[in-house]
Amino acid sequence: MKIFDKMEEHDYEQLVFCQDKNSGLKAIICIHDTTLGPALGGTRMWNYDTEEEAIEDAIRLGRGMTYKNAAAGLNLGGGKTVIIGDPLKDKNEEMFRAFGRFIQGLNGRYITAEDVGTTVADMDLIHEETDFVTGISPAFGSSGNPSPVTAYGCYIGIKAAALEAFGDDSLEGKTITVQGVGNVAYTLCEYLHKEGAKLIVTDINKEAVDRAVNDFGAVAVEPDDIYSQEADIFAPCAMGAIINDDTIPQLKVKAVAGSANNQLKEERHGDELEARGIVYAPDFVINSGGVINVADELYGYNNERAMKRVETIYDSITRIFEISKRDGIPSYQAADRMAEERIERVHKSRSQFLRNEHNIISRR
Ligand SMILES: NC(=O)c1ccc[n+]([C@@H]2O[C@H](COP(=O)([O-])OP(=O)(O)OC[C@H]3O[C@@H](n4cnc5c(N)ncnc54)[C@H](O)[C@@H]3O)[C@@H](O)[C@H]2O)c1
Ligand SMILES: CC(C)C[C@H](N)C(=O)O
Repeated sequence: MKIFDKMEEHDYEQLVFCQDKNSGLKAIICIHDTTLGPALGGTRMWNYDTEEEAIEDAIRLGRGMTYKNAAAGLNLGGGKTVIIGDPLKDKNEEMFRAFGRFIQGLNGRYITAEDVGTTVADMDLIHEETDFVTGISPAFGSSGNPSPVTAYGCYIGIKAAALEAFGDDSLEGKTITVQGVGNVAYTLCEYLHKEGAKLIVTDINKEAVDRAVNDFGAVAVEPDDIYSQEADIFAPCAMGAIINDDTIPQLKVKAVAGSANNQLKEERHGDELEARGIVYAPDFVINSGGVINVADELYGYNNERAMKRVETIYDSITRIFEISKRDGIPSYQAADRMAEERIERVHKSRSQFLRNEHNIISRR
């Protein structure tokens, strides 16, 4: 892999490779863009088959955080970490503390939080070594696990997508397919079930499926069968790149709206959804509840303030559909445009010289 070519392609600022033989830590921190502020993005722990796959994931996810944070109106840039390893077998205290020390070494250019495979307990270990971590235990005055808040944001984003697709944002009686019933999607299913939606779920983890079947009366299907179900809305809540050449022709839904990052395998798959009249709620906007919540910690966490901001996801998604229609572009492009324009505007206003840096975020 030609790493500098990759970095130039989307103008990545920095890739940091972290290795600690003692604990087995192998981590890649990707800092994509810090125009708006320090790069905030979670840490994913995953058993990648190859190092190339891990690097690809880190950079795709890091760039997604730049767009997510910008679109959410946060004064934060974008970055992400991947740790190579099996989250069920390879974790230890020393690993997360070693990782925390690497983060500390970046002196605030990167702030972490949870992602797939990491937990509040892992963040607490990182916090032993650095303050540049969010989503730590509420006992520290922090916001804790971001997943339930991501789920809430996703729920109201699905309602905004339903308004666009069906002319009514009620989910009562709608059939919704949910791919992956993990941390985010379990709580999402709870909201959907309460509103009277019918759920069809899948997961590679049987226990997760059983829980959704028992708790919400969901119908379970095999992982490969989730795309072809007769349903109204598809909510991808597992891994990325699931909207692709194989899956699009199988879809019978009117909308795709879920929490997974990087849902479109390639941008052209967003064009394909548009061409088929399938409403697509851009992933980095609908799933921004978690980062909005953890980012609030940087000002001294206030749940009410954070939730108010999470609720703006409904209007953001609605606005994206408006821009999409106004400018004749697919929704994924409208979302990109919204984020890029904000970064550009802030960049221009910061070109004035200012002696003391008023905008540096104060830490707890
Ligand atoms: N946790 C958050 O706050 C947050 C915020 C924003 C975005 N996201 C994104 O949302 C998605 C879910 O995050 P999470 O925190 O719930 O993760 P999680 O690991 O708790 O849940 C993911 C679930 O997907 C299942 N899964 C994996 N591959 C699958 C497949 N091929 N088919 C079916 N199921 C599969 C896993 O078994 C797991 O139960 C991820 O893409 C994540 O990046 C999460
Ligand atoms: C900062 C975190 C809450 C990041 C989250 N995993 C996301 O992808 O948005």
